[in-house]
Amino acid sequence: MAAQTRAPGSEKAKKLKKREYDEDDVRIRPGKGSRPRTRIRPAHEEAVSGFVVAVDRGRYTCLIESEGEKGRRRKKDQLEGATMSGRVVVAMKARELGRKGIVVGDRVALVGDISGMANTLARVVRVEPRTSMLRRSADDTDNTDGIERPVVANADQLVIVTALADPPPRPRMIDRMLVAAFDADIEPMLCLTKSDLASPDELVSLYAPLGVPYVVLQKGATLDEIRERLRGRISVLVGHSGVGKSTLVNALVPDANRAVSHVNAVTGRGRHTSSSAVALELPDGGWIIDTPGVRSFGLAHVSVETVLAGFPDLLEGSIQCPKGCNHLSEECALDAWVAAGHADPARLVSLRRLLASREGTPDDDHPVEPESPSG
Ligand SMILES: Nc1nc2c(ncn2[C@@H]2O[C@H](COP(=O)(O)OP(=O)(O)OP(=O)(O)O)[C@@H](O)[C@H]2O)c(=O)[nH]1
Ligand SMILES: [Zn+2]
Repeated sequence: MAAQTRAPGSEKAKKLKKREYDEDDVRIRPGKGSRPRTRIRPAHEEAVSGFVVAVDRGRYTCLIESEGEKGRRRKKDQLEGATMSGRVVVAMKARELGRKGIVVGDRVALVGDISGMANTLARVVRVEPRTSMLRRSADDTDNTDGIERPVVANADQLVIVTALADPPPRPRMIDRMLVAAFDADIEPMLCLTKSDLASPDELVSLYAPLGVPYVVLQKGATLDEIRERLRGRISVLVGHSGVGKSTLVNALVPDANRAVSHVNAVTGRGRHTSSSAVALELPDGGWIIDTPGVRSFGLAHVSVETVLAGFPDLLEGSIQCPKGCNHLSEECALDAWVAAGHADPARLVSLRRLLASREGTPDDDHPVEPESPSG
């Protein structure tokens, strides 16, 4: 997959809008004209469109959406359309797609046996252009294999789930996730859980000024606000073990466990699926994509510029930096900027740790991947 955007000083990559240098993107048919008349694949006009809800070892679990419902689900459709009410079809990748990756959140064209009956297998013949791609590197300094690993396609929101206590919040991890969101062209949102155990004030005062939206939650309290923010959108949930992500997912999607085991039953692959991303349809419309096996994002594939863009409060200060500044050396202008009171010193520390980590210095907020799924 796209390995060319290795971080340091990739001038070319940074000039382009992220989604344009995604070589996984097929840009043959922009828009959603209903009659693709491309010379390239006239054979697949009869294909139906599906939404990839789970991926497991070469099997793609897709939901075939009802006619006329291409984009987001409208509220009205929902009422009768409960979770996973569409037809669930398991598919394999058509040979013509070659090594092209298909990930959860992809919209695909399906042919072949789309009955969804047991032991049938459809074929994915096309992956529609993506609106976003959340990626990670296995490590910050990983340069051994494909480097970038696409995680989820087409998400429009990254929900960073952080407990206010037990486990204690880790701002540097939040910063890392914010960079990943920025890199992916996805709006970040903070979801602060366990507010019965500690006050959100400190974290809120750190991140609200950056324009990062947030919700504060505690078990058993109302979910109205977060429901509103998730409605009609595709949101990826990330968070460390124990922050209350499962508690939240189960509260938002009362059917979550059933939906996941349904996916597992269809793929016939047992609980393995629970270690990769699964898209769950929200009762009010929209999707949440739970990522149990993904707890951190290595950022080797992200340029220095993109990392800095994830720190909007420091960005302005970097204008004074010498050209090509790595923001780690003495001539970096950010020290003076922070010393002059323009930004919180902790933010510069966080930025530097992240940048240093990409240069090979271990970052204790960046656990080695993959973590084994637990509890
Ligand atoms: N005090 C308090 N505890 C909570 C709250 N939400 C969840 N918990 C508890 O925190 C623990 C972890 O919650 P989970 O929902 O399993 O957390 P998780 O993030 O899914 O963790 P993994 O399952 O390990 O991935 C459980 O014991 C929950 O009961 C909350 O709002 N307040
Ligand atoms: Zn600098």
